[in-house]
Amino acid sequence: MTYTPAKDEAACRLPDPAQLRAAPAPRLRGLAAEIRAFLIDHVCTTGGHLGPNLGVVELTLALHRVFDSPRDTLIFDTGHQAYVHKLLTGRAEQFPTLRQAGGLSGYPSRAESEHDLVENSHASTSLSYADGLAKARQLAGEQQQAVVAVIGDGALTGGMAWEALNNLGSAPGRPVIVVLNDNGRSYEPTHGALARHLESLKANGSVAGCRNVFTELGFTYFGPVDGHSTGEIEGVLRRARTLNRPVLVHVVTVKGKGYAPAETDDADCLHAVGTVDPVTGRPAGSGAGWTWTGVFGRALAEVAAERPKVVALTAAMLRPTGLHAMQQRFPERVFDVGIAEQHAVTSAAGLAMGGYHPVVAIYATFLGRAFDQVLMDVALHRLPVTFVLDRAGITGPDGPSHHGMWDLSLLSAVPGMAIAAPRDPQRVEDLLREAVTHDQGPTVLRIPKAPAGGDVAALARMDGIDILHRSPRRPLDVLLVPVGPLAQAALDAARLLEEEGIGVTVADPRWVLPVNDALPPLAARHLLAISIEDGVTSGGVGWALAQACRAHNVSTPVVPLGLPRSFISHGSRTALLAAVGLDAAGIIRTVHDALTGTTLTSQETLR
Ligand SMILES: Cc1ncc(C[n+]2csc(CCOP(=O)(O)OP(=O)(O)O)c2C)c(N)n1
Ligand SMILES: CC(=O)[C@@H](O)[C@H](O)COP(=O)(O)O
Ligand SMILES: [Mg+2]
Repeated sequence: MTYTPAKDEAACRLPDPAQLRAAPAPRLRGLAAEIRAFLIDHVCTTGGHLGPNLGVVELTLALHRVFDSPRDTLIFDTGHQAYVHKLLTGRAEQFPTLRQAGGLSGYPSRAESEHDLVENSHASTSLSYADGLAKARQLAGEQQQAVVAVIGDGALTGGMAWEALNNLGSAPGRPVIVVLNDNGRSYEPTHGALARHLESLKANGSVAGCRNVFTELGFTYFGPVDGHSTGEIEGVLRRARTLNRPVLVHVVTVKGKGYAPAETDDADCLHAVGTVDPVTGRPAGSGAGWTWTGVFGRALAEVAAERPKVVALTAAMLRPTGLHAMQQRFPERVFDVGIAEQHAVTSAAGLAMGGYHPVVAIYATFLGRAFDQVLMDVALHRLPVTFVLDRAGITGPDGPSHHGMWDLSLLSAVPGMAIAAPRDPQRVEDLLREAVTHDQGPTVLRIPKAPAGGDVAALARMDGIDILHRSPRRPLDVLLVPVGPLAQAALDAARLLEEEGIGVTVADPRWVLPVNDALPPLAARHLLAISIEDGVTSGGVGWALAQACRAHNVSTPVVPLGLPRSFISHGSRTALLAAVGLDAAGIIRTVHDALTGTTLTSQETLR
């Protein structure tokens, strides 16, 4: 189907769940077409998860016709494919605000609707929620209220999903309906033995009594079901509901269904788009230049060409984490393990034990689920594994469970872990090279979701610390210690503060944790030190710097400027950073506030 603009909004006056359940079957095909046109219209403008949602139109219609949400519970794994669910639960008018500050979340949101349950956008959790809810229903004697979890074939490659299947299948008296939305892809086509098994099930068609991995675990299996026939899905779901036991319904869909630019997109079926031309599906604006991801991917491919022992791992996010360039040149040295971050980390530990230097490319937020593996499988053995954490810091439109804001705090506690934060493209390459030559333990590089910007040259290097700015003929009033890309905001603030007569030194430690021993003595020469980090302050770089100053008997006050210990909603990265003072204006405010508490006595000028 080629794109044709949606009919007027009135045509999309969508039924509420009760009206939908009462709608005659012939109305459904037209309704699906209206919903598809609505999705293309809106998501091409606002950005969002276009491909996944186009693939679940009929499935979601069937779910809301068979089950009585919210009395029956519908759980969407990862939640990126819940737009149709939102349209069918009264939120169509809010779609122009999708993923914008104060607007509709791109994921289920309990504040938005009683029909939404799980807000976490981390994959592979839905079946565990379903297990818990089913137990709660059983204890409360409410098993007539259905528990339904929709999980993608990609999310099903996550270990948690199998931990849950193991539990769900062991309780025949505890009904749960698992709907496997199998479109054969995460971003890329799904890899591995499970994908092969699902392909065989699809190839063999629906065979009564067929045995498969799900039946062996205690589930009644229905499938493969045509995921674009609302009637067929409805019929199977109604049968599944009557069984009152664990059931898995294997629904086969097409990611991006009904929109040729998505269906034919080899990279990821327009999994997540910015603003795009609805006719072509291509980005509307001109290329925004290099991203940090692109800079890393280019540097890694070069390093891999020079160092044959460097290998790379991804958890089903090859292109989003920048590994595509290396994979094109050295396919045998890049491993996509599926949405399996814990496995990725410990497999990397195995590769390191085997004499290689793995680079694990992963979003900062997703490393959280593999913290034990980082700590006990890598660091305990002091293995040379490099973690490149993309989307570190505030990411923006994906909201609370996507901001990469806890990595510095979590990893600061890992013995032997060295953490670098490149401030610009050149430092990405420099620090990556330093990291892959470090063989005394694990290393981390963290980079944000943002345009990469230009290089920021150092005036001097002092014991590994890059001095980016100093104020000649000014007292040494304030030392600014930015982490990574916030160096630019620190420099902008320094220049404005200097005009006020305040002497500012900007020092980029490059390796931010553990704290460089040269930093406390540098702080000692200033009235005030302020760390500036795109991560929670608790347990972050600022705290570590303050602790290091105390350990060096340095009395200079340290003010940690960073993110609050809270879940930060969706919005633009720039606006969210400014809202917490992580921009030049916020840094200046922090300096003013701190200095009003400190009398400027130092007359020393940096020579
Ligand atoms: C723990 C975790 N790792 C990675 C991601 C990034 N991610 C979001 S959606 C997605 C692919 C999901 O594939 P699938 O479950 O098949 O859903 P589909 O998009 O195909 O509908 C990935 C890898 C995530 N959300 N959570
Ligand atoms: C749902 C999910 O986890 C991903 O699709 C994520 O939304 C992608 O984020 P980026 O757009 O930053 O790659
Ligand atoms: Mg999929």
